[in-house]
Amino acid sequence: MKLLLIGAGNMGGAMLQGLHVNDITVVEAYPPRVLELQTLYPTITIVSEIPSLEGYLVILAIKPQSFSTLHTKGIAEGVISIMAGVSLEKLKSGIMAKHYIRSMPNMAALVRKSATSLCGDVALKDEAMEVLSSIGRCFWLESEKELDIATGLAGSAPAWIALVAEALSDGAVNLGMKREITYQYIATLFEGVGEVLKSEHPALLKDKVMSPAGTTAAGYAKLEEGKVRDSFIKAMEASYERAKSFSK
Ligand SMILES: NC(=O)C1=CN([C@@H]2O[C@H](COP(=O)(O)OP(=O)(O)OC[C@H]3O[C@@H](n4cnc5c(N)ncnc54)[C@H](OP(=O)(O)O)[C@@H]3O)[C@@H](O)[C@H]2O)C=CC1
Ligand SMILES: O=C(O)[C@@H]1CCC=N1
Repeated sequence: MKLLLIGAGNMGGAMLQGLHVNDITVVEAYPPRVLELQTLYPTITIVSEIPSLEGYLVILAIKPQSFSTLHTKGIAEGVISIMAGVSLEKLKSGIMAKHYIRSMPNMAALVRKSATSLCGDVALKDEAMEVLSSIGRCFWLESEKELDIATGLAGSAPAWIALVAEALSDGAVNLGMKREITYQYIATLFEGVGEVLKSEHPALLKDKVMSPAGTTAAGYAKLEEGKVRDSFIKAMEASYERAKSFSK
């Protein structure tokens, strides 16, 4: 099926890394971004006005705040919305389609390693999973509640993990290491630990690293003192509440 990507900013643009192999038309409103995209993807049709939706599988990648001003014509074959928090009910009132899916990709789509959540009409499930597999791994969820939780867990978490990366770097720089080399370590570190976590329980990995009266335990106590675990739990909660507020 031919795809129509509406909105190719940070996230829609990142998704294009995988989606560009399809028959895809891109609608982008911000003129400087159109020029950038034309350079990056010279063979893709990029337009500034939304065409009739007839015959398209639409991927809606505009901000939730822009949704109320969206005007479309025709009935799409399907809509996959990546807008945080915008419920299926609200989606149905703003854009016409035969089937609807909500999805939550993440910025790792830039390297086709997104952890992408989906929920909605089962009739569109296989096609949506196939299309979004081009940007990484897909997780089908049974409810919008889970999708709103996954918005923090996978959609927002790249920013939180980037904060952890920057903080680790700051700590090493504070002790005298050169900034650039710390970022190279951290990228290798995250890749390696991510690979290990595919088969190892996080608590068991932690126990294997932490020696009695060792360096890890010394640092771990400081992280607990700083309420890092509590902060992440609260970050997830705040993200979930914000997502839900977009459909009120
Ligand atoms: N950023 C992320 O990591 C993630 C974002 N998301 C979701 O993705 C969506 C987009 O976020 P993000 O990419 O960060 O936002 P951006 O603002 O970077 O991108 C949205 C783009 O869509 C354009 N746009 C707005 N209205 C229209 C329209 N009617 N037709 C065509 N283009 C339009 C905007 O142009 P202009 O600026 O001129 O309005 C902008 O360039 C959000 O709903 C967000 O919740 C989901 C997962 C992760
Ligand atoms: O911050 C946001 O609202 C969007 C959704 C998930 C990541 N970015």
